[in-house]
Amino acid sequence: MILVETLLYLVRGGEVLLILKKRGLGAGLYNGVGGKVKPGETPEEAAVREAVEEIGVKPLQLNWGGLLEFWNFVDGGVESVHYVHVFTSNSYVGEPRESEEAIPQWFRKEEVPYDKMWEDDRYWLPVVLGGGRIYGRFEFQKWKLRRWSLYLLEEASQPLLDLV
Ligand SMILES: COc1nc(N)nc2c1ncn2[C@H]1C[C@H](O)[C@@H](COP(=O)(O)OP(=O)(O)OP(=O)(O)O)O1
Repeated sequence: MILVETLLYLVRGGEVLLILKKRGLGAGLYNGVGGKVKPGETPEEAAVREAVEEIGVKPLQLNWGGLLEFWNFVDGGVESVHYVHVFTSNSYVGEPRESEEAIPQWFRKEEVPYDKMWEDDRYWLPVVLGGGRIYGRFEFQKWKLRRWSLYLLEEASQPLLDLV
């Protein structure tokens, strides 16, 4: 199973909004707002839709924070691969409210509860909340983290493609 998904972190000054997931993958853990990208959607459109569905907030502007791969292995085979686009937003309309899927909660950035989140988050989320862009690959065995690699993406100082 290969999935393309999103994660969105609303930022308000020195605080970040997490959700306590009530159902589905990662239920009982704090995470960003997000879910699967539907056919025909861009990752940005999916991130906005998930925010409206899960917490009743519409982001007005998204900052792309990077791409993560989560590989879950079971009995020597690949059970699922998740390609996840990460976004932050500090511009949105609406007040976060609870839904059937999520309980939203603001945390100071230095008090993010990493012990109640997916194991990978402690490695990459501080970088994204600090304004960095990342690419990471995390490999799990029955959703226990086994191996990972993480790269900081640099801004291109030269055009990658010269159209002249
Ligand atoms: C394994 O590591 C992960 N870490 C983090 N931080 N987040 C993860 C990890 N693996 C998946 N995720 C995120 C990516 C998505 O935001 C959600 C999973 O989405 P979900 O399955 O809940 O998707 P929905 O479309 O909302 O679900 P429904 O099909 O129930 O509508 O977890």
